[in-house]
Amino acid sequence: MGKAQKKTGKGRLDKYYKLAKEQGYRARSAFKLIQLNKKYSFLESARCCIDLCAAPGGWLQVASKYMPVNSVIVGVDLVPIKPIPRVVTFASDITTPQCRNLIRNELKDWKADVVLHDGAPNVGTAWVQDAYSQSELVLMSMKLAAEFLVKGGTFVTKVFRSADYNNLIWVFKQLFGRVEATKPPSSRIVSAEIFVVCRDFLAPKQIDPKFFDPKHVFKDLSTSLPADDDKGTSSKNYQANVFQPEKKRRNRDGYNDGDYILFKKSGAAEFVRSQEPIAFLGSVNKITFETNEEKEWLMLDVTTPDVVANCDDLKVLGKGDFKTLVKWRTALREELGLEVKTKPTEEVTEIVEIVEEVDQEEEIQNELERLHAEAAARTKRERRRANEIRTRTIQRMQLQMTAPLDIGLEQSDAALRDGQEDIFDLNDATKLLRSKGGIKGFVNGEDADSESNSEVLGEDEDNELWDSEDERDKKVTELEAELDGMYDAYRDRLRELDAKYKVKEARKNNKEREEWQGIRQDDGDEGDSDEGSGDEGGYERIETARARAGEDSSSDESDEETEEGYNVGRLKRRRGEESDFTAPESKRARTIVKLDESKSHLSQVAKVWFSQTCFTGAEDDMAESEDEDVMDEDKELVPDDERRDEVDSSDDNDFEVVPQDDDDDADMWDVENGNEDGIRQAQIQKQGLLSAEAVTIAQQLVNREKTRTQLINDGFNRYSLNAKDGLPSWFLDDEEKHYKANIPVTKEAVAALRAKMRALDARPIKKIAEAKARKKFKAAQRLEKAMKKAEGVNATADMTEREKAKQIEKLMQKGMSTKKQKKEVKVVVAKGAHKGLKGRPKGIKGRYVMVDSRMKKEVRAKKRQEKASKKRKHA
Ligand SMILES: C[S@@+](CC[C@H](N)C(=O)[O-])C[C@H]1O[C@@H](n2cnc3c(N)ncnc32)[C@H](O)[C@@H]1O
Repeated sequence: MGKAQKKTGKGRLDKYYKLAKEQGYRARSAFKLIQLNKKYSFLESARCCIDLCAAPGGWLQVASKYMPVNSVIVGVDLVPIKPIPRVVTFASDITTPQCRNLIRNELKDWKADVVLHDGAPNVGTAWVQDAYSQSELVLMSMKLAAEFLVKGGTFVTKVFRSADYNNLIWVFKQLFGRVEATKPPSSRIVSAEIFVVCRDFLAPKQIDPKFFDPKHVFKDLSTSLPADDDKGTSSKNYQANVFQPEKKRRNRDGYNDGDYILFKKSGAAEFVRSQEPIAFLGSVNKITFETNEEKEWLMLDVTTPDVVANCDDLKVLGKGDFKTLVKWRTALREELGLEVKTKPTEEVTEIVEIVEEVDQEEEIQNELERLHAEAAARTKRERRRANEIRTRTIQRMQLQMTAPLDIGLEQSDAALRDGQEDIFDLNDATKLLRSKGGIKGFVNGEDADSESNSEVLGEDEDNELWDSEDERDKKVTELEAELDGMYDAYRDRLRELDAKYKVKEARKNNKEREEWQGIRQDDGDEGDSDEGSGDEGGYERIETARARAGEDSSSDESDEETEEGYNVGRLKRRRGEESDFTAPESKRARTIVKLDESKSHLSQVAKVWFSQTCFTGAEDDMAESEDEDVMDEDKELVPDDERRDEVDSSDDNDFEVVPQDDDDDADMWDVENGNEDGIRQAQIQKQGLLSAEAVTIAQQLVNREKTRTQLINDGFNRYSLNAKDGLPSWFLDDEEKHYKANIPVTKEAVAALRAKMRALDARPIKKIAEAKARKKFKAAQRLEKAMKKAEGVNATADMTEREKAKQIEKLMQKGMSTKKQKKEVKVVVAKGAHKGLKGRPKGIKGRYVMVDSRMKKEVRAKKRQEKASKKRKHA
């Protein structure tokens, strides 16, 4: 089939395709017959129809729909057609006598009113061949039509626009009174098909068999090259192929006769010697170098690799490539003496010079533009980077991860242009820091005018300062402590802002955070350091951490000790153990800040508010009263001597020390892990296994897929023996989250866990559970009351046993019944005897309510009417 555009892709599923689907037609082609019939109305009056090449049966469906009931419809195709009601189908080749016989058997001595033919040969070969076999098929269908059509009958056929078209039309006109070619709207424009409707079959008594012989009908068909008159148009087309290679050209008039092959190759010699090189380039697909002469040309300088590559596939070339080929042809022709240069050499040289000048200027211009573009891009990049840094810093500040001092250290404003001084130059800051002996000095502002000092101090002196190992370690320790402080402050802040985080922390059942507040208290001795810390975004905390690190480092001269002290301090802080801060030496104590607990419910803003001096007294009172409460509660739990200690400490510090067991290994991580294990165990006992990994392991144990020993062995992996000493808390927190063994989980485990969660979800919500509990409680109360009453009845002396039993039964029934006895309210309509009554109507006992005889709506409507009439009167 001739296809300028493939029917695949977007165009395939057009509106007719969708309509066909909607209306239950097997093929979109059904609409072609509908539209043809709309124009020529041949189906409505037909009683017998033969559809040649009918599969899948779209046209048959239309015929059966539009033709009168009880019509005879016969469909033939090479492929079987799925049954259609009222339609007879069979599979046969319409070009064979067997098909003719089948139709004859089916029709008996009937004649067809309409013969339809929508056949298309099974395509795939060259377009010209397709068109030819289509024409042949048309001729064959016409032969059948001539045999089976009734006089005056209609033959509808599809033909392709090709050289055979006119011959076919001529033949049709010999056999039919009226012949019209039409293209229904549903036929794709890109398709070369056209439908010919031949009406008024003449039914000649004898038809010359030559009419149906392709050799005769298409005998003009020449296998020679295109005719001369065609040559002009095709040559133009070929030229256009070169000048606008990107544009696809349609062959509306069909392809040239005899031009059978779509892929053409020609020798380079033909191109070089051709008088119409452009047309040549447009007509061939490939230029070959096969002869000896052509092979020699390949060796020439003018035949560049580009030229050779271009010759390989001309259909993919652009305009520039064609130019190269034409230039190459000219150069070759000059070399071969086929073409003589017309312009004098001097002139050419002159031109070349001019071209060079222009090129140089252009080059400079281009270079300048390139440099400009590069500079602009660089500036843009730098500005973007600066903005990013600024945004990040602001974000960090908002998260309270950055103390104002850090901004100065980090920021180097990339947006500043060359030569401009950056206030926060990192190098300057570092120098300044060094001169001040580290961040601590810088922050504390011990030496505000030390800029001059830094100038005075030479590089060597600086180095000397840093050379001291002790000093350096000290600084590192301080910095680390400071970072720890910042991290803790950040987490506090996070906890305060993020409810989920709070819940997570609570779930973890990890009390270290509260204890950490206790440390702050201890550490403080400063009284109200707590109030300020949160507001300053952890600044105080950082300061405290730094100070503590300073103390640690200063108290112990040796490096080892310093480190140890620092690490222990940090470990304790993490784990919330303050044995070295407030608790008695013999006892490891956990501090619970009572007043602060209440405060921790306040927002930071509220904390700032309450930190004002006017609240100090009130706060103390609150603390006292709260302490008393707590003391009352705890008196029962805590031994006397310990209580004394607590009272002492709480007097000073507003917190209570709850003693814990002695534990020499308090500082060891293992112990904490042990506690964690205990907590976890309790949690598992209470809630069951909560992770897919745990369920998998449990299942493996139960199914004896794994033994206990194997599990223990599995526990010793690369993640199990990591030293945690000396690592900052933020790092450990991160490790806890991400650095752990990846335990495989099974589908069954996940399913079991899901089922459990579903069961949990299915449980009633808290409110319902509460309501149920309330109900139960009330029922129990009622029963208790009834029992008491029954006891009273039983104790009464002036009642017979029988009366007592009756009474008790009644009482118990009342007490057991869950139904709430509603007091009945009688509705009394205020009409008749009850109209205008004041007080209880006669004969009504118990609770009652008087209602108006009219409905609310009626009363309102009445009022509305009255209002309207009043208005009318006023007007
Ligand atoms: C475009 S389809 C026809 C669609 C049909 N009018 C409809 O609406 O469903 C063309 C059909 O022609 C059939 N065909 C081609 N050559 C044939 C032949 N020699 N004999 C019978 N059928 C042929 C093909 O099998 C194909 O099903």
